[in-house]
Amino acid sequence: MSVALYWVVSPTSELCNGLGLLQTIKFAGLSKSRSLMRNKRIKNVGKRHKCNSCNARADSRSKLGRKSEVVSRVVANPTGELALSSEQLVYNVVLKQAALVKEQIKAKEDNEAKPDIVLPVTLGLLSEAYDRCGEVCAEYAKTFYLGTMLMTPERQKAIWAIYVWCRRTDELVDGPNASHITPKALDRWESRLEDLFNGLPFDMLDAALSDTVSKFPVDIQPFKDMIEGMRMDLKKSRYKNFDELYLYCYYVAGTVGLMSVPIMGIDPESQATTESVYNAALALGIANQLTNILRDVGEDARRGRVYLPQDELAQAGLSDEDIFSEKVTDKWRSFMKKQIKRARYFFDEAQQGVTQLSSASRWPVSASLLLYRQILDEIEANDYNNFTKRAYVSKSKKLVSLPVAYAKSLVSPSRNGALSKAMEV
Ligand SMILES: CC(C)=CCC/C(C)=C/CC/C(C)=C/CC/C(C)=C/[C@@H]1[C@@H](COP(=O)(O)OP(=O)(O)O)[C@]1(C)CC/C=C(\C)CC/C=C(\C)CCC=C(C)C
Ligand SMILES: [Mn+2]
Repeated sequence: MSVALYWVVSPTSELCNGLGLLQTIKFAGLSKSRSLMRNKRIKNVGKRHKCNSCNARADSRSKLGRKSEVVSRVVANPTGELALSSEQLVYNVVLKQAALVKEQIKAKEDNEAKPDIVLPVTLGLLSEAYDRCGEVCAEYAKTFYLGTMLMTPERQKAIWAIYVWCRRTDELVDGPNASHITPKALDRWESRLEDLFNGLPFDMLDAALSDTVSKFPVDIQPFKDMIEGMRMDLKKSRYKNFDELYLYCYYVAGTVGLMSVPIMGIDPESQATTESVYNAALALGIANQLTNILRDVGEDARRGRVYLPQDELAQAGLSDEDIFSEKVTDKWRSFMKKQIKRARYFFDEAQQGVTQLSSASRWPVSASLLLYRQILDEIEANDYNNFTKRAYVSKSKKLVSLPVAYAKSLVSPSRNGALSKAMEV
């Protein structure tokens, strides 16, 4: 009982080390202040992308603005009921987050913003909480932490707080105590999330996020959806098709993109719509997660998990047994080539959005995109043996990528008018 309870309270012991009794202190009264985000028009966009390897489900999110297309994405499930496709479900969250940004700016323009009510007693603890988030980030994601150094202190702290919450959430199902995690524990984690969005954080790290969501226009839905992804991981180990996999990738990684953009900010010179930038952010999460899945095929299979779409495996003449046998055959190579092509397609979608971000946020995003994308090259270099060889990007390649990413991050949206236009058409 104590172990289970501990994990409900404190999902990652490493993350909470040193917090001691402070974990049970509640930080009440953190106010909801109105945001700093600039206004971005939300326009329907209707670009149709052609990606041969992706079939219908890997379409660009940015195409989905028109009502007729929305309707076409309502599909019948086996019981004959009409259901939304994963893409449409996810797209609704994108619209909601983009609208929230617009609403916050309007409130600011109309002077409806509520003043900050921060109790003096919480200030010191809050700054300690953010410092701890920074430490965790530095420990778990060194390159990314380095990238946050260019951001303004407000943005830097906020992104650390989000990183820590995501890491703790992932550790619930992926960490050393994962076997103790039940759906009930995830429900408890979700009610803590609701509390912290209402200004009632449970522990110090929650307090940092509570403060962050009171300052930036971050919607709760992507956070709830990440927890939903963890629920999915508890009960599901196979994905019928790419539609099912897409939803999982959105839950566990696309959500990160949606959480991060309101913090990172969009460049004031950007001509792209808010929605298209969020679509690019979503695409980066999907691309990262697809890459993660392709890298970890063998490791996941040894845990009884196959994240690859079952229908596509069958079409390639492959089954779970071929994966468990860990043999790299021509069938496997050709199947993998298609999966890699799809992941690259999502990276390309994301790439377009990076230049639209505020200048100081471009470098960490560009670096993470370049580094994660190279894992796909490494899978190819390993002759598609992702059963027994782990594809990784060497330190020297990482070192080369950082200045490359930096150079790319210097390109501002104004010098990239054609790209902004391409994102809108
Ligand atoms: C600059 C940057 C990368 C910012 C994101 C910061 C942030 C809040 C990260 C949280 C990441 C996290 C801990 C997620 C929990 C779920 C998880 C672990 C997802 C996997 C990440 C890779 O981790 P790892 O290789 O350690 O995986 P293992 O657990 O070891 O298997 C994911 C594959 C996905 C994470 C998703 C992103 C980093 C998406 C980032 C997207 C943006 C920042 C949007 C950028 C905006 C535009 C317009 C392109
Ligand atoms: Mn993980």
